[in-house]
Amino acid sequence: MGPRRVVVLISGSGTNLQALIDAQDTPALPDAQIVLVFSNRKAAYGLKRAEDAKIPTGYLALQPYLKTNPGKTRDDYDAEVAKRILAAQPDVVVLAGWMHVFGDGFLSLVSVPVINLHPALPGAFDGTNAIERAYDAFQRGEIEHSGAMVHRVVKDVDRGEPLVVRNVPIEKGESLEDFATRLHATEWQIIVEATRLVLSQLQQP
Ligand SMILES: Nc1nc2c(c(=O)[nH]1)N[C@@H](CN(C=O)c1ccc(C(=O)N[C@@H](CCC(=O)O)C(=O)O)cc1)CN2
Ligand SMILES: NCC(=O)N[C@@H]1O[C@H](COP(=O)([O-])[O-])[C@@H](O)[C@H]1O
Repeated sequence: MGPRRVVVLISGSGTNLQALIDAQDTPALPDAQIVLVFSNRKAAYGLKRAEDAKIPTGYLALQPYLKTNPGKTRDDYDAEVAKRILAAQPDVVVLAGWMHVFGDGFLSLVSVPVINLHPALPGAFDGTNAIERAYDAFQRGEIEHSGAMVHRVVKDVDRGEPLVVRNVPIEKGESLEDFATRLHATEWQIIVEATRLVLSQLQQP
């Protein structure tokens, strides 16, 4: 049957992708192989990480796609991304800093689990810039800690079933950078844990 096939979607530096690359075929992520890294940003350093690890890569950005395909829509873009992902025959799709919101079309096309890493707790700070927003909320005395989670992807952004949730403290007087550093280290752990969990839940062949 071979190792389980993992497709990872990125938009940026790819430090969470690197955590998955490093965990491949180790007790942290046994019997799993990243078969495609796909980005919507050509300059995403995560693409270099994939190339260095001899992992096939793909790229397609929304605006260039719309420009070169007059009349096509955001849903058409989502369908094209789905097509390229499905060509890699994934068992799981991991959004690791993928900064594009998918419509229903994508989720109906991709019949395997799609999971997303989000740097906040369920129901708090959905969307972008969650780390900064949580830090600011702490400074205003509105929260006592934040956290990170990996959740199943549904149409409503960051509202899918949480799979792994980890609290991350914010220390009084610490800088945003120090908090973010601690939060990212937590992300690198939970993205591997959640990928392993979802793969373990798949039907045995
Ligand atoms: N249907 C879903 N798509 C995505 C989800 C999800 O839960 N459901 N998670 C996001 C990841 N994410 C937060 O975890 C997130 C990423 C991006 C955005 C967003 O507003 N993107 C804008 C573009 C922003 C940019 O390019 O910088 C957009 O898509 O128009 C919100 C949440 C991934 N997709
Ligand atoms: N809403 C989605 C979101 O904010 N995702 C965040 O993007 C970063 C990607 O870092 P990386 O490219 O170094 O893995 C991570 O902090 C991830 O939680």
